[in-house]
Amino acid sequence: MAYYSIQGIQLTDLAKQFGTPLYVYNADKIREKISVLKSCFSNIDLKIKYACKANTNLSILRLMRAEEVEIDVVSPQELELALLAGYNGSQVTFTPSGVDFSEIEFAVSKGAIVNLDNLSVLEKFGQKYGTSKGCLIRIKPHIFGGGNEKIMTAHPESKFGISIHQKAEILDLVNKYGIKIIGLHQHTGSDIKDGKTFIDAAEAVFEFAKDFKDLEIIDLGGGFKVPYAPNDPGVNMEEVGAAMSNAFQEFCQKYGKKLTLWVEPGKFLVSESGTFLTQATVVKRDPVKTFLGINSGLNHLIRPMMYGSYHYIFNASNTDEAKQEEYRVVGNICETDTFSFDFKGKQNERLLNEVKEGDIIAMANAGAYGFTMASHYNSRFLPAEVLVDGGEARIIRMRETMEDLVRNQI
Ligand SMILES: Cc1ncc(COP(=O)(O)O)c(C=O)c1O
Ligand SMILES: N[C@@H](CCCC[NH3+])C(=O)O
Repeated sequence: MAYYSIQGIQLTDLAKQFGTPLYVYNADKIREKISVLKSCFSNIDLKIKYACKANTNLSILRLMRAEEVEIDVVSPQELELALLAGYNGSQVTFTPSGVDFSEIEFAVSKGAIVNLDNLSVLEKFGQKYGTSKGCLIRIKPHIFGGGNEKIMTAHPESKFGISIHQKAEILDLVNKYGIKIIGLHQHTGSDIKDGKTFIDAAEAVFEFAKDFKDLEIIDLGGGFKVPYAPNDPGVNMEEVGAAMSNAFQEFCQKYGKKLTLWVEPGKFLVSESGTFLTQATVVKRDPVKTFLGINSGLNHLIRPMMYGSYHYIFNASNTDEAKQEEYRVVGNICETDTFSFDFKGKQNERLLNEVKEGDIIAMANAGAYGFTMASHYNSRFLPAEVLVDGGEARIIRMRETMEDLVRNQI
């Protein structure tokens, strides 16, 4: 699974030219994933709404737009970024979680379609807009799905969405204010490969939809799993897409109208496009184990420490597989800061081609929830970002300086 170049450009050359830590994205990979996704759904009206929390770099958003992928945002700032990238308001869905009503008003003022996730905000929407604006509502279907507990969003105890058991309350508000519910939405969780979970969630929404007469859209969220390791199966997109398309067609027939199906993938579109490049700072041969220290940490890629997630790690400076060693790959942050986890979420050692201090250590599958979840912890700069497109690498986010760290401090 190790790869040493992207579109013919050596990873080590990218590290030399742009420095490390560095996020590198392969534009072709994103286009390929978009086209796979489109081809897996058939005979239905499909709209892809990229869940941009996965990666909000403007160049990535512009690429999505050029490929006719619309966008799902979760904050006023993501909405502004979408507009900056050239989207018009009507191509943007605002799917926030428990926000102040002023954020909903802001999104409406920009022409975005809002997706409401609680009864309180639904009532305020009704009071303010009455019959004049349509909206989606996010329901919680009480389904378990997701790669780990922290990224499951549709189970009974999840904070997301309005419980399917509160249909009567929703309908009371809809009737009281004449609210036009144009779509129903659910998102089960992230990292789901099991087709049954997608279908169970879809059926729950279809059943719920019977009592809503103005629907134009069913939004079944994202969550399609990507393979994080050599023998890790991703979602079988072809099978899942076909099953979702069939179920949706049947639903439309029963509902008596052709609706549009929305999906909101984040990871599926951008995860595999990304490689995170770091540099080996120290090889520490401790009596118990060998630590490989790199010039990054949980401040730059938090998924391993936050979820115990597996990222494939390899030595981009050494292609010789004849001599490998086990390393616990650790970051430089003043916390337990480990990059190497096994599939059970336990810290482990990884077999890498022998590492010398100064080598470029790469992590795969870093295009989603990498940079966007990064922080300034320990007052270290954020990584720079590079996009490789048409065989050329170009910087799409500059490396920070001390000025960035002190800009707003008094
Ligand atoms: C509402 C919503 N839609 C879409 C996504 C994208 O999920 P993923 O990146 O797993 O496709 C998320 C993130 O979990 C989400 O909360
Ligand atoms: N941030 C999560 C996925 C999305 C969660 C947001 N609801 C991850 O890196 O796996």
